[in-house]
Amino acid sequence: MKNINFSIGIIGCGNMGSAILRGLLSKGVVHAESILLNDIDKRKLEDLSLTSGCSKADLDNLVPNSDYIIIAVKPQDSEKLLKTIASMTVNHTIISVMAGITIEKISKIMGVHTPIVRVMPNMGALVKHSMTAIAFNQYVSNRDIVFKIFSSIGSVLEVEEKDMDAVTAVSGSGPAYLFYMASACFESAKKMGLKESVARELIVETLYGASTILRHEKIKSFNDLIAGVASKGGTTEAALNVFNKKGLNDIFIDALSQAKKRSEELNQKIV
Ligand SMILES: NC(=O)C1=CN([C@@H]2O[C@H](COP(=O)(O)OP(=O)(O)OC[C@H]3O[C@@H](n4cnc5c(N)ncnc54)[C@H](OP(=O)(O)O)[C@@H]3O)[C@@H](O)[C@H]2O)C=CC1
Ligand SMILES: O=C(O)[C@@H]1CCC=N1
Repeated sequence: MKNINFSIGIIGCGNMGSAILRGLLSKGVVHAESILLNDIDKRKLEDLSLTSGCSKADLDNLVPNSDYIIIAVKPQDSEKLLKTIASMTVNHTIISVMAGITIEKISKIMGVHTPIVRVMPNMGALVKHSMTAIAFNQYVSNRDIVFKIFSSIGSVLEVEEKDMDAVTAVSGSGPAYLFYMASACFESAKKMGLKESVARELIVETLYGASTILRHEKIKSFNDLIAGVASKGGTTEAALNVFNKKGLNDIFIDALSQAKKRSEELNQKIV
């Protein structure tokens, strides 16, 4: 990807902030010299700065020297931080990856005309396969740059901001649901006497194959894909009958709606 001349500050260099940083660098969206990093965990910051070649910066250095400021702290840590940087920003674009926190809440603190982008990536970012949903307010002038930034960690999709809590429940948290399923399959595989190494390889490669099919077969319904595996009177059907009898579908509906509700609650906790 062609390098474009702009600077980025990342505040919060944990799981997500560091995954975004790696994407930006590996795709050459910006050079390391154009990225400033900030985190209250000084050790984490030092390590990331050393391994990435990006400089650490205090907020009063990072903010004025960054065209785009990515906020990747936990939502619960955001209010004080936003208040601190509000007085230092002039025309900076604020990009929040925080679950729940609305553009309205951010602009209440930062100022109503602040360009704000609310983004929901996911942990696929670690392997450049994030699914990142993006919503803009009307003051963001260079949307292409925001798409470029997040294309460096995977796929991007513009959504309406009103859908962000549901998006968060589906794709933001989504990788964890699949890891949970992997873990449940792992436990049952061990119970059936399989060696851990064998069980893990079976599960990992099965998930990889299944998700590859999902990407290739975009027109097929999920039910048709299931039908392609479940032979009449066979083993898959026996397992699916248990899922249906125990209401696994309803469990998912309940779980994801709790995730969405939590996203809404996180927004209530600030200002
Ligand atoms: N993890 C994921 O899969 C996803 C996360 N997100 C969002 O990304 C954000 C970050 O999540 P994640 O990376 O998992 O969290 P992490 O806890 O891994 O990273 C957040 C980092 O920010 C630091 N921090 C806290 N307060 C401040 C502050 N005031 N100034 C600078 N740094 C600060 C934390 O330090 P300390 O640990 O010492 O508090 C920590 O190092 C969250 O808002 C989350 O909703 C969105 C999509 C997916
Ligand atoms: O669990 C969380 O709150 C964050 C947002 C989506 C994924 N991780």
